Amino acid sequence: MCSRKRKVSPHSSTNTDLHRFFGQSTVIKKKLKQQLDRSLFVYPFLTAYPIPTFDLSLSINVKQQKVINDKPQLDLIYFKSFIQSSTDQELYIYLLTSLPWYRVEYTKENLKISTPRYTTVFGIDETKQPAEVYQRPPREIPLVLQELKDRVERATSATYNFVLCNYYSSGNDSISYHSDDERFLGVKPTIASLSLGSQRDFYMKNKQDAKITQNFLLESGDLLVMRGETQAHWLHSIPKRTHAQGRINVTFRRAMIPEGTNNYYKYNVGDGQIFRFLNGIMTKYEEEES
Ligand SMILES: O=C(O)CCC(=O)C(=O)O
Ligand SMILES: [Fe+2]
Repeated sequence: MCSRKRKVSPHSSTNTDLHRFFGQSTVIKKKLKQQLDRSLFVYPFLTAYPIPTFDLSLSINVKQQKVINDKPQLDLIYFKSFIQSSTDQELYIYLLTSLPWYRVEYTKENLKISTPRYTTVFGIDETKQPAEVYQRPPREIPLVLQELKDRVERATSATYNFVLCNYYSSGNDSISYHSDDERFLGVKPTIASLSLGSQRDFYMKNKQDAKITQNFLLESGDLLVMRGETQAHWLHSIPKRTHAQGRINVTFRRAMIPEGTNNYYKYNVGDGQIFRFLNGIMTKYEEEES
């Protein structure tokens, strides 16, 4: 653990830290300047992400889709290999090595909770308040994730304003049974969830009757869409496993009010340590001595 605590001043110091960490890309700086000037976002590091060497648009596959709605209040669409091989692997590596990751800790009912996976998040709720209204500054969605969001929107006939990412570094990383049914998502939210990297079990169970289940083995490139009554009546989880390699999950959601922005940055960025995946290992970004 890092003995020095970074100062909690996300509107200024986090930005400075990230900027120092990523460096500035002069190549795409000019190209994006106009876009940034118009941006609502305080977080300015859209320019810091590398230009991808792959073309997502060439590898989107919506042919293998299946609606699953044969159980009480379950309403899913499962797109097998939504991103085809080998672009799924390139996207996995790109996200793993380009995004800032966090291992969030928070207190709930006087208990210290350590989130058992790496997380990061981008986006802003529908109301698009000025950055200072929020508890933490919203971050503009990196271009690759914007392109992906656009493709997922077309495939699922829904729109999203948030991209949440989870990185499960091993079988010990997990997400326990929960539903994404927060009030700020509105009624019957559509949540689209893309899997990249190693396969993992995805378990679902009905809230009223836990014997009613729906399980998947999610593989790289698969897109699972949960919609309609699903969040209200079902729980989902990624259980721990003895053996599993790295997996990234990217979820697309639509938050209606500022509470959603505050919630997502609190639980997916927090105030903590920045990690980056460098030379094959998750590396802590240590603050420089001042
Ligand atoms: O990793 C996954 O497939 C699920 C992630 C999830 O349920 C969540 O972030 O709310
Ligand atoms: Fe979830």
